[in-house]
Amino acid sequence: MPHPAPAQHTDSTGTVAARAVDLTKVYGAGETRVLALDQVSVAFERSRFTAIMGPSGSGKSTLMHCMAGLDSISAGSARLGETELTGLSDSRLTQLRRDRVGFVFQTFNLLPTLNALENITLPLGIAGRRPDPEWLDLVVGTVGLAGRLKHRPAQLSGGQQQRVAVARALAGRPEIVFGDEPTGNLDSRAGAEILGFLRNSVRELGQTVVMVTHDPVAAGYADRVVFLADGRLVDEMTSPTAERVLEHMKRYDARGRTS
Ligand SMILES: Nc1ncnc2c1ncn2[C@@H]1O[C@H](COP(=O)(O)OP(=O)(O)OP(=O)(O)O)[C@@H](O)[C@H]1O
Repeated sequence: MPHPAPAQHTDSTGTVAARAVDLTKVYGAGETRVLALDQVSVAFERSRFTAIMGPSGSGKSTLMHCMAGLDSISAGSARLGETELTGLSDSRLTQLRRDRVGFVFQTFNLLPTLNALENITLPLGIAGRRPDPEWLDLVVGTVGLAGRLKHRPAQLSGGQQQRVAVARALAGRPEIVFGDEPTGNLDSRAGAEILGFLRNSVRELGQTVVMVTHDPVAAGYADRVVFLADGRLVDEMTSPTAERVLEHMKRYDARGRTS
């Protein structure tokens, strides 16, 4: 049974979890100026799994960081639900990330002295929130950690540690989960498991996931892939497969070299 997504903070259409309009990000100035994002407009729909792909330096992480309130915006708009991120103070951004966004990074970032369950619920505790036991059970079941909640990180494999990180990201039932190469440190089997859990969190729990990846196999788990090149959104694909994504990358690469 799909679990309804959180209803608060909806976009005016109700179906968009986050939206960029003409989002521009410039790093540095003068000779060191880099236009990392050049008027990117994109919407990330609720209860969908979107992958962001593109060559190295194309702006994938910058887009994620701007949409997640981890980095400032130079021009244009980035919205999480109905909240415009431009102009929010650092403390409001911190609060927004803590209360409304989940993160999964390449490194697991678990506290070694805490067991799996304590790691999963730590951010909620910091935010002064109590975990919803029913939701927590669903999340722990979804990532297959039920038998390992008392284990410390050192007693878990890399894949299991990343499952803890995924459960931690989902524990507060965030409006959106951002993943930055979440399988980058895992072998292909553990990576496939994590991607399966992320997909299940969307299909079965109604969560919204946006993931930056280089890997066409990882992108094949998504419902939709958006492609960046040179800081611009250049293409997108729905219902991707690893083969189609790879084919697209080769075609784009060939065009890039010949133009
Ligand atoms: N803090 C920063 N200061 C200056 N330039 C930056 C900074 N962060 C990113 N850039 C530049 O912005 C551009 C986009 O970088 P970004 O990391 O978003 O690309 P990416 O597609 O995520 O790359 P990769 O796949 O290699 O991680 C690059 O030219 C990069 O060098």
